Amino acid sequence: MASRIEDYGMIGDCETAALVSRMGSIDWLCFPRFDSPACFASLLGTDENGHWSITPRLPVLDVRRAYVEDTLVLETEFVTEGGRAAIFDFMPPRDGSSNLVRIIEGRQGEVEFDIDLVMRFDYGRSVPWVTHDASGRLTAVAGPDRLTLQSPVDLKGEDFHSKGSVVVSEGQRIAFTLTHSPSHEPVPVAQDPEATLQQTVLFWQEFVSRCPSVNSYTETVKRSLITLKAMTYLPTGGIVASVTTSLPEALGGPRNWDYRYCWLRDATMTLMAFMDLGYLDEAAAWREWLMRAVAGTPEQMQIMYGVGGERHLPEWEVDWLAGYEGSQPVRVGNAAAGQFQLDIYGEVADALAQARRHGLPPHPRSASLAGVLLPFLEKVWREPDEGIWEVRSGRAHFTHSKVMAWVAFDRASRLAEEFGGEAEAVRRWRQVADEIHADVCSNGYDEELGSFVQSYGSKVLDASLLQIPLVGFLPPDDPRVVSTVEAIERRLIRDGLVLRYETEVADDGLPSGEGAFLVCSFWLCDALVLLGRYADAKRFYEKLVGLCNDVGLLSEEYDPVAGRMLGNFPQAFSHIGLISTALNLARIEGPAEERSLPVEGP
Ligand SMILES: OC[C@H]1O[C@H](O[C@H]2O[C@H](CO)[C@@H](O)[C@H](O)[C@H]2O)[C@H](O)[C@@H](O)[C@@H]1O
Repeated sequence: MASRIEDYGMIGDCETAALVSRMGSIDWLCFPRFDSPACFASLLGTDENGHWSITPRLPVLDVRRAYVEDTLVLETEFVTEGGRAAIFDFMPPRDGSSNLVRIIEGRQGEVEFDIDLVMRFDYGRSVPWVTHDASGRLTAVAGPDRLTLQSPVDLKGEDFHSKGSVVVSEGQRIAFTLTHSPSHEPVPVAQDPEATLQQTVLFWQEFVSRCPSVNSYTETVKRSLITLKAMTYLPTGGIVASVTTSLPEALGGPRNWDYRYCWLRDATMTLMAFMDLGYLDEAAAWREWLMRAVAGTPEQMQIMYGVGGERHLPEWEVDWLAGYEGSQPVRVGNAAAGQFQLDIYGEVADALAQARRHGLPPHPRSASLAGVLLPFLEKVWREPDEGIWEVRSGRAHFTHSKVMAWVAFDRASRLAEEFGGEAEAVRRWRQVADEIHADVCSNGYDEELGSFVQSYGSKVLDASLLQIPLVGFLPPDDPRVVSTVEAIERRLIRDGLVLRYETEVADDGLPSGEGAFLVCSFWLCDALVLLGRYADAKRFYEKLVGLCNDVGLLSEEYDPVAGRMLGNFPQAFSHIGLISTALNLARIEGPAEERSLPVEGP
């Protein structure tokens, strides 16, 4: 049975990731890529859908978890009546093969562990053929996939499970390596698990060593940085929004989506966080990914792609999985890939402009990309779209979308000005930006409410409007900004956290009700910083940090009444918020200040 979302820790190798429960069960793993079919899917079903547990036989008196310092190596220590032992779970950076390693370490007395390995390919459905050989190697094959387990413990087949037990004494270490390989290829040569542990620790520690100090927030920022890095697909530079699919935004409901893809919006925000911390290699790799992914005509540019740049991401329902705590359907693929969302042009323009300011040399294709995208956007910005929240109720004139279209032209004009572009480009793009600015100010602001609104003519508030001062559309002391922030504080804060909008009032095509979308609370903190309300922002930020689980991870949403995490986990958006608000509060190259470059006004 799946644990609470906050009871999971993530391990990964920058190509895929697994979730490990507090009780030592790996309940989610897709091999070989983030978006491959899961071979452990009990997170979204039952134990029979695949998992691998190594759990003390006696009642567990205490569990303590932490990542080995500055790494993604998860250490879970169990205390039982007879002793104390820990499990190190990790996925070594790939060196030709894809491995998951688990090392049990006896620390005091003796602890007996029960092992239950249930391999089910194809999202928990395909039962493989399992064979054991004399060397203690177990091999499972179904269709294109093969898993090979190097195990010092003899596992016996029982009802399509591989089971065994082992007693670990103080000072003893027992290692298991699970390797994925295509079933038609030779079985990869086994690696030394202790050596891969050292390599994995070094890989992460070297990565984190470049992180600057962010005052008292440094540890939180480092953990978020590692989490975001784990969501980057190393071979291509693509970045996934999360490593899971279909963890529900409301328990028992249908708001369950597949986030194992690369959204231009989520990825550019991740990129900003990387760049703000000085991680320019990741930014350069993503820019390469972007240029390959969007190559072609501007009409065909998508809002999201597969990690390799794939465009076809058909959404389908996995009807054999019961869903997390019965939340159905479980979806694979994402129909939002076919939506029109105006804001992505602004997100991409902003990220590319920031990349230049951070010292990245111009990309040989940047100018030609801008040369086709901006004229396209000039033609379409007046069209309705599905917006940042990817509504499934049809298109509208979302205020946030228009603001981000303004960002695209504003940044294009500034970039041309700063880096010696053509005077005609500076003038033309500024003119379109001014036109959009005027349109938003006359149609997106409701005098009666004293607030910008979700879409032209509506009375609905939306947390995305907090981006208005953050991207520099209007200065923070503009009365319309101040009153919009105050209106959001009055109407969208529920039980201390910010909703993205009221699902009871705004029709998004789905049944109403969801948790608080966490990145929105970080945006409010950022807006409060800009408004000069530092104490409020700091208090709020500390509350948000307090929502992280014991190993520093946040999901997409939170139910403050039930005190539970909701939505896909861990989610890039939430960790971007943890980083950028910390930077704002710490006043180290604050991205909120930096993104809101001075503007001429409406
Ligand atoms: O609310 C309906 C939509 O929900 C998902 O979108 C959300 O996640 C995206 C990835 O983090 C994010 O970019 C977007 O802003 C969020 O609203 C889902 O992916 C959509 O298919 C769905 O329509």
